[in-house]
Amino acid sequence: MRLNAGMERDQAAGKTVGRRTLDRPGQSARLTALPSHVYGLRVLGMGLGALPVGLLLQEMHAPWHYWAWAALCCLVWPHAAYLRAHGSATPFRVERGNLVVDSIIAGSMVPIMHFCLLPSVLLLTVATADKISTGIRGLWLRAAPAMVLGLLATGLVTGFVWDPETSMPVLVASLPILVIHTLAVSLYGYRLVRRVQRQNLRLDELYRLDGLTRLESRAHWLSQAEATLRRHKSDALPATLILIDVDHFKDINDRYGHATGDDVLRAIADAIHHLIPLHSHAGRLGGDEIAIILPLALADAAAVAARIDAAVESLEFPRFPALRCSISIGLSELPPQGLSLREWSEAADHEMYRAKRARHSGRAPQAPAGCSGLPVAAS
Ligand SMILES: Nc1nc2c(ncn2[C@@H]2O[C@H](COP(=O)(O)OP(=O)(O)OP(=O)(O)O)[C@@H](O)[C@H]2O)c(=O)[nH]1
Repeated sequence: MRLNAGMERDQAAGKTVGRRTLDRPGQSARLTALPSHVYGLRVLGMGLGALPVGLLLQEMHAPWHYWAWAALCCLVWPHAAYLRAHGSATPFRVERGNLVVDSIIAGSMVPIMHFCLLPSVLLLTVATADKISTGIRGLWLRAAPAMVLGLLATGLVTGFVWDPETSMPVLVASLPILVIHTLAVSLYGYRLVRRVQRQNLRLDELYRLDGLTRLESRAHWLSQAEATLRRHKSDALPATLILIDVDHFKDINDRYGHATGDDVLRAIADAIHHLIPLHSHAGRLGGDEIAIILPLALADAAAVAARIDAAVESLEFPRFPALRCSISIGLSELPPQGLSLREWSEAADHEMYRAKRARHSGRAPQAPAGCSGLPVAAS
């Protein structure tokens, strides 16, 4: 019974495959893209940070080596950091190191500015926000000691001069980094969130739909079938399971090629899409086997199945005018007392194989075979 075989194993395997397909491309993209993403923000943040720092150094009549350190950090380092990471065989790891250096630099600026309150707080905040915006887990926490280290080391060299008062010109010069950098980081975060949302939609589609036929995927169909069984317990509304298997599908593949076999599956799925009522669930269980749950009693479901049967028999394939296909169909109506999914599918499966045997022996059934009530043992 193919429907039940390895249901749990499939779910477990799905998780494993999911983890693999999610992590590898995501990781490699992150590895190579991080330096480019950070470069723009670093040039912007440090470039704008140079405004209040430069103004303050001028107000302080700072010695040349203060200026040299500030120029090196604000104007040279962003480009050096990018080249360092970009030219590396491990750009992600090197860029992570660069981000920690950013924190050391931000910390070192504080004693150089004599602890001038507004630009000091601003630089430390911006440096921390940059770490958070990369999305690298725990980076901002790991960078915090580096920031303190930069502050202490420069403080020891410069003598921890304490002058926290902020002049109006320095306050005004601090505004661009406050406004522009904050907006740039937010925009970066926004784009990231939008991309994740798009990827989530794609992942959801990959989970829900079968790539070839656009019917429901096996995993999604199984969860819908379980939900139908749970609902049936409370509302007792009719539900009938249809199992479909393409006849001699292997021969079609062998004679007309695998691509034509795919065309046949797609054409059958299209016919099913057009003929099933709203709130039905049609899924491809694998290979040439399709399962449909109809919100109908057996007689109405049999009428739908007969229409699907007729539509499939009338399918034409322009490249191969002689190609005709047929399907074997088994139906099982859910009895009022309910069934497990295994029992329900075994009942439909039994009917489907009965129909297939009839077709193979040349005794095509008059109508799609179906049963109502308790399951029968698969023969
Ligand atoms: N073209 C194509 N073939 C597939 C796909 N998945 C499975 N198959 C083939 O489908 C065939 C299924 O054959 P079976 O259902 O075992 O046998 P059959 O020839 O249909 O015979 P009956 O079911 O007894 O009528 C196999 O040859 C598989 O290789 C697919 O996605 N595309």
